[in-house]
Amino acid sequence: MSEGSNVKFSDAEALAFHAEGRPGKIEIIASKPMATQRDLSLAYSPGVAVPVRAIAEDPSKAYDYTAKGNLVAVISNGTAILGLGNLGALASKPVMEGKAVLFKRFADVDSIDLELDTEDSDAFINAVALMEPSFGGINLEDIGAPACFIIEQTLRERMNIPVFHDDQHGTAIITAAGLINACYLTNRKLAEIKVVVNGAGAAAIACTELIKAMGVRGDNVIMCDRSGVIHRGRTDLDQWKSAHAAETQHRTLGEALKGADVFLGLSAAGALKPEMVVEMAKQPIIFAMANPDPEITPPEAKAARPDAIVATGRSDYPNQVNNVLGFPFIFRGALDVRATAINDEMKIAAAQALAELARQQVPEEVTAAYGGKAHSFGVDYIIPAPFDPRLMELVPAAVAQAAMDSGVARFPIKDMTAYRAALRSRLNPTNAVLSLAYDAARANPKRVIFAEGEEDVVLRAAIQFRDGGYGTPVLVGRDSVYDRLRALGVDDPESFELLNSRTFPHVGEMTDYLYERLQRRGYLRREVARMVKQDRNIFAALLLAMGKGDALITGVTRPYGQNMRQLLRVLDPKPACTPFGIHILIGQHHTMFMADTTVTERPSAEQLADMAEQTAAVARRMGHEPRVAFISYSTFGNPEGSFLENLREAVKLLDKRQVDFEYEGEMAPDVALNPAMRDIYPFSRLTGAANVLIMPGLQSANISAKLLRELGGDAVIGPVLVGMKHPAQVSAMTASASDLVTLAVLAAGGIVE
Ligand SMILES: NC(=O)C1=CN([C@@H]2O[C@H](COP(=O)(O)OP(=O)(O)OC[C@H]3O[C@@H](n4cnc5c(N)ncnc54)[C@H](OP(=O)(O)O)[C@@H]3O)[C@@H](O)[C@H]2O)C=CC1
Ligand SMILES: CC(=O)C(=O)O
Ligand SMILES: [Mg+2]
Repeated sequence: MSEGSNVKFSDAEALAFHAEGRPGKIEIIASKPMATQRDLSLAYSPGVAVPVRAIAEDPSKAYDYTAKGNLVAVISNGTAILGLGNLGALASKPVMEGKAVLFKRFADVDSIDLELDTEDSDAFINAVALMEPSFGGINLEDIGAPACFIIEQTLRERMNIPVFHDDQHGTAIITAAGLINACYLTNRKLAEIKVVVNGAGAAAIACTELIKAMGVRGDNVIMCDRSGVIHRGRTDLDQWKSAHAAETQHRTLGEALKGADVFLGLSAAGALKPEMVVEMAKQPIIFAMANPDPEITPPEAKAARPDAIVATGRSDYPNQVNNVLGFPFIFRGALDVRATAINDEMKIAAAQALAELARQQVPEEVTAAYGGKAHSFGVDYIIPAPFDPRLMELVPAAVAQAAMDSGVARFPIKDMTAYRAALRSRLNPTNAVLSLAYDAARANPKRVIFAEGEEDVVLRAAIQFRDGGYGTPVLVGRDSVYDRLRALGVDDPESFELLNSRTFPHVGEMTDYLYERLQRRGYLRREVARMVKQDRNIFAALLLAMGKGDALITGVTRPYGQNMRQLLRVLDPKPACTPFGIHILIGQHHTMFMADTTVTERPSAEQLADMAEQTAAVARRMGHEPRVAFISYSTFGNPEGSFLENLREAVKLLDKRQVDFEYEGEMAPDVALNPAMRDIYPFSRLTGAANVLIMPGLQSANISAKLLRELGGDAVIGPVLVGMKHPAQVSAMTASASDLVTLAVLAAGGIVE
């Protein structure tokens, strides 16, 4: 990967990522139950006939009875795949699947990729136009110029749903937002800047048109293609290029850039040379947006001109000017008002919302993602990051409002405040927090001790952890670990830090330390010395206690309880704290935190109340306002039973402690989670479904967590261990390499502690 980039992976990893499990990146999931004969009769024949007739009578009912209203087709013929060129429809599929998952991930828009095997514009247009009934919108992608201009224009005229060529307008909107802010930071006026656009294709032409419409003067823009400057004397230009032909003596990109304020690259990797950057005006603005590799890398550009503001299309450098900031949110707004088109008013509203958002105070989670470096609007933060949680509220709302104001909304929003609240809760914040935790780890890499360095799954995790740039893995194991690493494809195994208790120089000190702790707990010095040398958990925990690492991960080779007992010989819980385990269950729209799933068989009232407080704190750190339910088979005394007293006592303790979150109990899980059941208990203090479930005992907690992991559709993180003085984590024995990496990232980042 490129110099200075903070995300590293090999080609083999990129292929393995796409091949792993179900090949590709998307699957379709039924949104209704399909369990019984009755379900099938309703979903299909005969029940389905009823909505069929209703839609035939009134086509707008398709939005009520089918997925149309939230479904966008991502359509390409592969003639301009990123900056890789014309590699055909089939080869474009990974990118189109990628766009489809970004729609879902960032804006909860359902999306399907369609690759059409034709370079005949008429055939393409007919195929797309015929699909109008299926979709709420059409996102055209990676179709080369000039065919893309004709295709989009014709489809916009023929279709009554939004048709949006992302490479043109998505890119133009983000570029405009970034340019507004870069000019603001360098005290420039759009009407005065001299701009050189490299590339004269879909993205470049649309960006140029938009910035000219926003006030950049036509005679201050020079566009270049592969043959150099597009000037009035050229006879090889089509109508789209000649509309931007300049009256100029310059013939090459290098000449055009002398004294220029702005470089907009929408061409190909490496097209901008450092010697050209040197010749640009003071504080040059360089947007090198070619993908996957930019026209110039930020380190190269900054080396040539330290005063430059540099942006790329990639997520692994600061200032990502990429249409991913646009299309998910623009379609969200357009779909929500059933817009017939995405017009200029909606595009400008999106660009302004993005530009303004970057200037607002940066929320803590975004600052963390920038490693605490870019606390505010500035040269390394001219545009919001795609995982900024505010995008989902602000951009769709601005787009929907513009659609209503410009008369293309078929289903105007009546209550904008309620709409914005609905947007905020539409995405599960855990996903954003997890991405942020990964980014924060990259920005502030820590040393994580992997106690079971002789296990392949652990070594795969350590490789991912290191290559992902999250930190330095410290492996505990014998020298044979190097052979295992080599067998796993690592060329330079010795570059991993491996600590072997047999040869570690500080074993004597470690033994003294541990003997001091254990001499009055029935251990002889020689037993302690043997433990230090032979037990990897003891040795690893001593490394953590003595500051040789920032966090510790163990768990795949021994049962949970055994790992805990060993760790507790060396490490202390936090003062007045009983450590406990949380399973975090993550669905598309919800996250649930369940505790104690791993340690205390019959927690006391005091322990239950402590757990509630600490689990609520973890929920908050993961972006959720906690609503705690103390779970039982009984709800508010019905039925009565012998084990309920400590749950009730825990509620009273929280009353006394005057905690700042909602809690209630005892209650059965259906009362905690199902709004209809909660209505039966109007005095309950929970204002919504509980998201923190404090279980009455280890039996029910551990069984529930494991059942949910094995049977449920949700992703599960954990168990995560809370309440230790040092960040030590014990994984499930069945943990995968990526489970271990997540635990390492959460532990090192202090999200669970
Ligand atoms: N960051 C982002 O969000 C986005 C980035 N892009 C990137 O922009 C680039 C172009 O995409 P798109 O417009 O869809 O593709 P097109 O195929 O429509 O256009 C490509 C253009 O780039 C020009 N070009 C290629 N190589 C060079 C070079 N070395 N010097 C000057 N011009 C060159 C071509 O010139 P000619 O006309 O002479 O063939 C053509 O005008 C790609 O790298 C793509 O990844 C695109 C969309 C979004
Ligand atoms: C980002 C994008 O759409 C492209 O590079 O084509
Ligand atoms: Mg594209």
